[in-house]
Amino acid sequence: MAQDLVDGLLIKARSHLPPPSEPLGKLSKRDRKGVAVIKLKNPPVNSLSLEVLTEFVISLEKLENDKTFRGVIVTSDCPGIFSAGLDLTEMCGKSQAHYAEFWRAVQELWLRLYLSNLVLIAAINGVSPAGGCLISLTCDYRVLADNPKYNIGLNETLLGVVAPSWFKDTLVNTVGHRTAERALQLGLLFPPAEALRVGMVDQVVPEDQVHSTALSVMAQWLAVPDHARQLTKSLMRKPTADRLVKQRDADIQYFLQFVSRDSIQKSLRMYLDKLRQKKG
Ligand SMILES: CC/C=C\CC/C=C/CC(=O)SCCNC(=O)CCNC(=O)[C@H](O)C(C)(C)COP(=O)(O)OP(=O)(O)OC[C@H]1O[C@@H](n2cnc3c(N)ncnc32)[C@H](O)[C@@H]1OP(=O)(O)O
Repeated sequence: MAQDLVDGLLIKARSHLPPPSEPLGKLSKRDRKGVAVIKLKNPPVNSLSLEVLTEFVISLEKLENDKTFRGVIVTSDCPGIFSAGLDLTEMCGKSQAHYAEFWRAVQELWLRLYLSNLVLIAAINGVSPAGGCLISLTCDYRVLADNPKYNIGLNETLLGVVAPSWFKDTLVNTVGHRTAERALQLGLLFPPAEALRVGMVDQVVPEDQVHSTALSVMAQWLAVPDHARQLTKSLMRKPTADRLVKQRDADIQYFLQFVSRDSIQKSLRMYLDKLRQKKG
């Protein structure tokens, strides 16, 4: 991979794309050095299918192992949508083995992102419910485009499902217990100003400035020596991650039991039908 350019890794369903270079922002080449861009691209809504989750993990692993990279900007290639969250079709009418494989992939991505040695900045250029929000919450800093349609939050309860404890922990670690409790129980999706007020995002900027702001923020984070920053990040995050690591299999079993219930399957199907009927 080129060392001194902003590199784009398009994560796309059904293809393993080479990383195209992409001119981003107006920062100098020096500021961009060692920064990769992961653009989610799974139209129409960037749902996190098993394939997307797997490719995301592989891309991150490659970047972690390539010592020329120190930071990653996570963003979307789908206009107006950062990510619609976990692909609901992966959780409906499938086999137990499929649910287990899918949930392990969700866990793996979360662990990779949450404990990444790289600086991760989310450039949130669209709506970001549930799993989409979770991805951004694992980043070190979140920049959200100022568009009233770009809601962000963990809305699982509105689907009739429960955000797992590690989703909850990630939110609590970001916004605090009381805000998280209210947001989780009510399944709140926050518009940009509210998201900023409660600390769900760190900055709200005009839409055309999301990438340049993410690059500026990245430069600030990369000014800190990697070793000290990485150890500090680990100090802050490892206890949370360890809670999942210690009970990964039990967490998968719980997911299997939960998602296989007739009532949950019914809720998910009704929710998907509602989305599909919305069109007309
Ligand atoms: C023990 C633990 C147990 C369970 C934990 C489960 C955890 C789940 C976490 C999740 O992430 S669940 C997913 C939650 N996501 C959502 O609630 C978002 C749903 N989607 C939307 O609200 C909207 O689609 C949108 C605002 C993202 C975009 O709106 P718009 O641009 O108007 O697109 P459409 O709604 O027309 O959707 C186009 C197309 O995409 C399908 N779709 C949307 N979201 C998903 C999804 N998450 N998974 C799969 N498919 C999705 C939608 O049905 C449409 O399909 P068509 O066939 O009609 O084209």
